[in-house]
Amino acid sequence: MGTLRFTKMHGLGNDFVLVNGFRERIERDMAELARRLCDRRFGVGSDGLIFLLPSQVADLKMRMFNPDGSEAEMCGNGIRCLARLAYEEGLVQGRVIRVETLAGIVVPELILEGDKVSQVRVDMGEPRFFRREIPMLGEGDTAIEAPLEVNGEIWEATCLSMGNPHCVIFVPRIEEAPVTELGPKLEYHPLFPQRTNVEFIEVQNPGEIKMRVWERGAGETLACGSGACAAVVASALTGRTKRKVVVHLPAGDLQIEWAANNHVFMSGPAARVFEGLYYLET
Ligand SMILES: N[C@H](CCC[C@H](N)C(=O)O)C(=O)O
Repeated sequence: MGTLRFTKMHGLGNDFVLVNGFRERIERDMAELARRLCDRRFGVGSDGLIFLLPSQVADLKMRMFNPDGSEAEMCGNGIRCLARLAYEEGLVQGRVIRVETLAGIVVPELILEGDKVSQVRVDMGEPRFFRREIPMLGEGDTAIEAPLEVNGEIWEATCLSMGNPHCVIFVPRIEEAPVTELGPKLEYHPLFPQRTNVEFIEVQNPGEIKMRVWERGAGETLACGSGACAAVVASALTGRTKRKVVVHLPAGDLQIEWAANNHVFMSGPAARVFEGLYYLET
């Protein structure tokens, strides 16, 4: 009976199954494994499946798959979990880790309290605004406070890439945000040839926002690290906040800074919950 050892982790309730590809032989199609392992009834259950793999250009490589099997270029909460696990499994020695991703090299730094990882601070790189980089179709080079027509209604959206695509919608009250009604319609909107993540943002003051998120390939999740980065960039770019913002999510906060060097830094926790053995024949 083929088995796969995994570690279950989460970043503010955005949870992941992580597989150490330095130790486990992965002979199955990764997208199919994601669909099965992420299933909350027939599998382990998570918002994503993450592989830690050898890299030719960095300390290690991250591959991240959504529960629907689609592969994402970036995963902010996931890379914090990956960094903690890589350190605790001895795959890396230093606290600053270079991770190869489909979005380029991303650099998490472990913040220790004694010998325990208390937080992870990630240089998430630079935001990209050109439609061709998001990718996004439509008029004009960028989509900043741009009108988006959905079933006859016009929504104002600020769209950008953090390596993965994001569509940010500002709402007056987060509790009333149409996450499950509008989220999937925007995720699959024809203007997004590779679909998109959708962030709903209530700006509380220039230093704090509240966020709910409909994720590409996953649906509504409790948190989205790359989405929080995109939300802060969109908020600052449109004059709603400063560039250093606390993002309030249902299970806690992320500290995001769009720094003067144009890199976006995200700080937050990475919780290690349990280890397990998945039976591949199930
Ligand atoms: N659903 C996302 C990947 C996971 C991103 C999110 N969990 C994060 O923490 O950044 C996408 O398809 O781009």
